[in-house]
Amino acid sequence: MVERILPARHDAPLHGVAATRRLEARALAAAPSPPLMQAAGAAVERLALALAPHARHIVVLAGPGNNGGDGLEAAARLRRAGRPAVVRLCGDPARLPADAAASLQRAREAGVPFIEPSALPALGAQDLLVDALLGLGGAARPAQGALAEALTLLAAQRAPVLAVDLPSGLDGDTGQAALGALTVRADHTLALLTLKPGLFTGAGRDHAGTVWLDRLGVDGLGLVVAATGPEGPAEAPTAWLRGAAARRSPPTLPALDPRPGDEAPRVPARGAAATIRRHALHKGSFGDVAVVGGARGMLGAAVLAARAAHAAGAGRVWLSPLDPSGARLDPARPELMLRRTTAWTADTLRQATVVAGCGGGGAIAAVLAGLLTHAPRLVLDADALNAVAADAALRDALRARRSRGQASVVTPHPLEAARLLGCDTGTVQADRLAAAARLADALGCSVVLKGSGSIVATPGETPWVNGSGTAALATGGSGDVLAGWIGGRWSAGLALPVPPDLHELTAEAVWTHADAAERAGRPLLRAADLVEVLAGVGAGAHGAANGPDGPDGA
Ligand SMILES: NC(=O)C1=CN([C@@H]2O[C@H](COP(=O)(O)OP(=O)(O)OC[C@H]3O[C@@H](n4cnc5c(N)ncnc54)[C@H](OP(=O)(O)O)[C@@H]3O)[C@@H](O)[C@H]2O)[C@@H](O)CC1
Ligand SMILES: Nc1ncnc2c1ncn2[C@@H]1O[C@H](COP(=O)(O)OP(=O)(O)O)[C@@H](O)[C@H]1O
Ligand SMILES: [K+]
Repeated sequence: MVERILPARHDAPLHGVAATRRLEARALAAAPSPPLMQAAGAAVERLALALAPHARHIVVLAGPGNNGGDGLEAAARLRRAGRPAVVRLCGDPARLPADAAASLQRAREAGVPFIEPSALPALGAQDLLVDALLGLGGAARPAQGALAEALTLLAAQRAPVLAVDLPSGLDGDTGQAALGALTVRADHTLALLTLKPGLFTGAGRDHAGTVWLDRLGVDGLGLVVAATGPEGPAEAPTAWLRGAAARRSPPTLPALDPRPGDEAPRVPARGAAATIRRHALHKGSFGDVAVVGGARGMLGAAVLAARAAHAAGAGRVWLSPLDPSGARLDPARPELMLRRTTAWTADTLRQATVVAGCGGGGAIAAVLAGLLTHAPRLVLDADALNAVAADAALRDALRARRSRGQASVVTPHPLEAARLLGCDTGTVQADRLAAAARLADALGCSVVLKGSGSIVATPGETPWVNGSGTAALATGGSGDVLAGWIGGRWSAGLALPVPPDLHELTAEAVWTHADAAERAGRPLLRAADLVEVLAGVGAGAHGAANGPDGPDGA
């Protein structure tokens, strides 16, 4: 079955290239029928017909490997169904892998025309280009010859593009556009067998368009998501795609034939679905958040964080500006309590969830050591992260918190992550999952690596790739809102009968923050407006941004 994945309505396991290759080998060994490539061709045919039912031309660009084989198989099937499919083959027919060679034979038998680029028909909006040039085997070396010609031609066309498995040139593990400007920008991508992390982070979303998935009938083997099926334990996901919180149970197929001693399915636990604001609770039940930031000229960042923490359902929010001449009141939100850190009581630090660094400037460094030592729950953002990056003693203090049972979340954007890792932004963006995991391990805390497809990594946990959000968030202050929102969700979550663990609550907060922006439906959402949209989510059930459930079928 072909199902639509984005917008992400539910969590889904993501498998990188190596995990997918292992899965493929196991599926082939289990000999599902029909063979995988025929199932892949059928899936491409089905989606192509759904997307372009009135196409006058369906042009399949087929590459030199098995991705090309999928395209050839689809062309054969489309032609047999009387559809106007033609193929441009960019590879030596004599050197195709065995399955692709068999699909080439079937395409020839079906009467598929093989065309030269000069014979390419003029394509319109109702037509379809199928990108079956490179998939999992695409390598980051300059494309040449017929392949380069096809990629250039594809980039110049106006017709919608359906990419098979991956947009050609997109790295399935990292979401890097490995072929630069020639990396295909698809309108739709049909992932086969597995969803690859690279479709959802870095440049992935811009290149993949709408993502669809067909598992090619291997679901029943229990290789993808069940803990144990007839073919043994499932292939552990490389990461999870974070989807809507509406679906409470993870996408687990029941183990078909559980054996004695089998472990329970290894899937991320979701927070309890309990309504957070039960009748007999009071403001003290929802915890306190203290926001420390807002150095001279940057008070707004701290105000945004404090407002977001309050919108998230924290019982009381203190705003502690670092600018001594700073405001004493947020007139739009008088419920925020402005109190310098020097006026904190011992209880403030013992009980509050502290959000530090938003607009903190250089002044945050002076208070950071105390916060790192005493705050039981700490969210570090922006200048707090820069201070930690610049000072080995602060880094050690952050790392030491975990062994004392003090939990921390850091929320770097790629440049802040690069400073913390001692590398450049390009290195972080080249492999966002790896960079976030490295940082989580180095600092012993949960990491939110922000940007398109934010990564949430925690030591010992399978990372999340956030499935919500758009560039409507690419505006000053939305990161401050996120830091406050995480702090507020953390604090309010303490009122739940079973508070979610740090990895889960961080992923939930990241998802709801970006989903709110997406649902606002504006091309750009200013940060203070984002807080107001979030306020409609924060006070209800934890993770209550419930979209409609269930996948769309095609
Ligand atoms: N695995 C699965 O689960 C399933 C896989 N299936 C399908 O198979 C696909 C994987 O097939 P694949 O392994 O044959 O790799 P593919 O992407 O066709 O590319 C390899 C060819 O491209 C060439 N090449 C690479 N980069 C290049 C460059 N920059 N410039 C020029 N040439 C370049 C490379 O040359 P080489 O590096 O070997 O010299 C080789 O000839 C997968 O994505 C899915 O569509 C489904 O059918 C069933 C389930
Ligand atoms: N193109 C995008 N797609 C999805 N989310 C984005 C995009 N651009 C920014 N964001 C989100 O917006 C927030 C921006 O944070 P940050 O860069 O720290 O901004 P600021 O420092 O101005 O508050 C992060 O949550 C980030 O993930
Ligand atoms: K492709």
